[in-house]
This record gives sequence, structure tokens and C-alpha cells, in this order.
Amino acid sequence: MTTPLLETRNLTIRFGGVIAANDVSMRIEAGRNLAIIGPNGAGKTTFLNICTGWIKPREGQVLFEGLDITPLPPRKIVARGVARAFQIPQLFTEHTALENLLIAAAAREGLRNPLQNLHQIRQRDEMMHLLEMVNCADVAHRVVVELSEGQRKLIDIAVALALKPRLLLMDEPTSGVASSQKHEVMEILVGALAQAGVTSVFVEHDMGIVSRHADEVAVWNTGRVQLRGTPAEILEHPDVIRDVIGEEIA
Ligand SMILES: Nc1ncnc2c1ncn2[C@@H]1O[C@H](COP(=O)(O)OP(=O)(O)OP(=O)(O)O)[C@@H](O)[C@H]1O
Repeated sequence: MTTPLLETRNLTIRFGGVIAANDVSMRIEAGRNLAIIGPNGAGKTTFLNICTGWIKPREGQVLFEGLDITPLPPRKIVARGVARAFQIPQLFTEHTALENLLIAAAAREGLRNPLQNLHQIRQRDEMMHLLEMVNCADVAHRVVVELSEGQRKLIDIAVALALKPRLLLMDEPTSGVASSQKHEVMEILVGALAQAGVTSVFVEHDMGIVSRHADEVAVWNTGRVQLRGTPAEILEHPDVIRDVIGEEIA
């Protein structure tokens, strides 16, 4: 069996009386987009937090490319190739889109005081290319606060790509985006990840996004992986319709 890109073994964590991860063992293969769905409080974000080192499990391990990353601090996990994008884009809103990418490039190179030394950062062409990949080259010199939520989401993804990850974990990549633009934003995002050769895992509540943009779906329930399969298999499963989608079964 080949080594998966990311593997978790028996992850367990409790918060008081709540068990947020209950013996979670997962294999995530390279080159696929995996959606994580499940009811509120099922432990989806906790899983992302454990994989990125923000929360340490009480038991279990996270292996990236076969290497145990469980004890590493988040910045070392990022340096190994696991990036994270949040529900609310983590951008410097008073800076331009390009400046945000230059700051990320500076962080990658370990440059001190990047905000004071933006002119010294040499990766302008590389960062402009990332903005082209997410269809945002035309707003490179606009301050982020002026842009649409969809553009901010895409720039946030370009910032994550500036760190040269091999795996990107995302919490609701299109939340807050106008529903008329969600699919377009997701299409650009998935296209950019494919172009960069980055595998993705994303938590999602919008089943339209899941059915169109995920290659595979994992269903979380009470801290456990309840089911896993293709979007067609999962979204038509009676347990998923009952527990996640919330419609009555005829
Ligand atoms: N740092 C924490 N301290 C205490 N309880 C926590 C903490 N983080 C998560 N929890 C609890 O663990 C459970 C799982 O939370 P988590 O955020 O992972 O669920 P989720 O599936 O992402 O939910 P949602 O879809 O609502 O975002 C919840 O009951 C939550 O209240």
C-alpha cells in the first residue's frame, strides 16, 4: 500500500463532557478534493485543528507523507507543507492584494519586519502569477478592504499557495460569498489548486458545493467518521439525508 499524503491514527480528544474526536483514523490520498460534512458540533473543525497542530490530541497521531507531525508546532507543520485557510480570510485588509502575497512570501523566506521591507521582497513575479491563478491579477494593487468577499477568499487561497503547500485544509471556503458567485469562486479555487498540485480537504455545509466540487466526501458525526464515499453515494445515503441534510425521507 502506498503512503497516503496525510494519515490520522486513532485521534481522540475531549472537551469536558464532549468528545470532539473519537478514535478518528483517516487516509487522505494526494490529488483529490475531500469534503468533510456533518451536523453542527460533530468535530469537523476540531479535525482540521488537530491536523494543523493548533490542538494536540490526547491520543493518536497525525502523519504527513509518512512522518509523525503530531508533536510539531503549527508553524513547523506549515513549513512541512500543510496549509490552512479559515472561514474568515486572514488578510491585512488595509494592504493591497499583492502586498498580502509579498508578506506571505517574506514569511516563507523568514524575512524580518516584512511590512517595513515590502520593496525588498524579490518574489513579485511569482506572487503576481499566483494572483493570476485565482483570477485576481486585475485587483493586485487594490486594498483588500475594497474587494468582494469572493475576491478576498480567492486572495486568501493565493496567500496559502504562496507557502508552497502540498495539502490545504479549508473551513467553509465559500461561506459569506454571495450564493450567485459561490460556484464560480469554488471553480477558480479548485482549478488553482489543481494547477499548483495541491490536495485539499474542506469542511462544507453547502451540499451543492460538495456535489459539484468534491471528489470524495467524509461524514462526521459525534466525533467519528460515520461514512465515506463519492458525492453521489454520500448525498443520497438515508443517514446523511436524516442527520446532515435534514430532509424527511419519504
Ligand atoms: N476549544 C474548545 N473548548 C471546548 N469545547 C470545544 C472546543 N473546540 C470545540 N469544542 C466542542 O467540541 C465539539 C466539536 O466542535 P467542532 O467545532 O469541531 O464541530 P464542527 O463539526 O466543526 O461544528 P460546526 O459545523 O458547528 O462548525 C463541539 O461540541 C464544540 O463545542
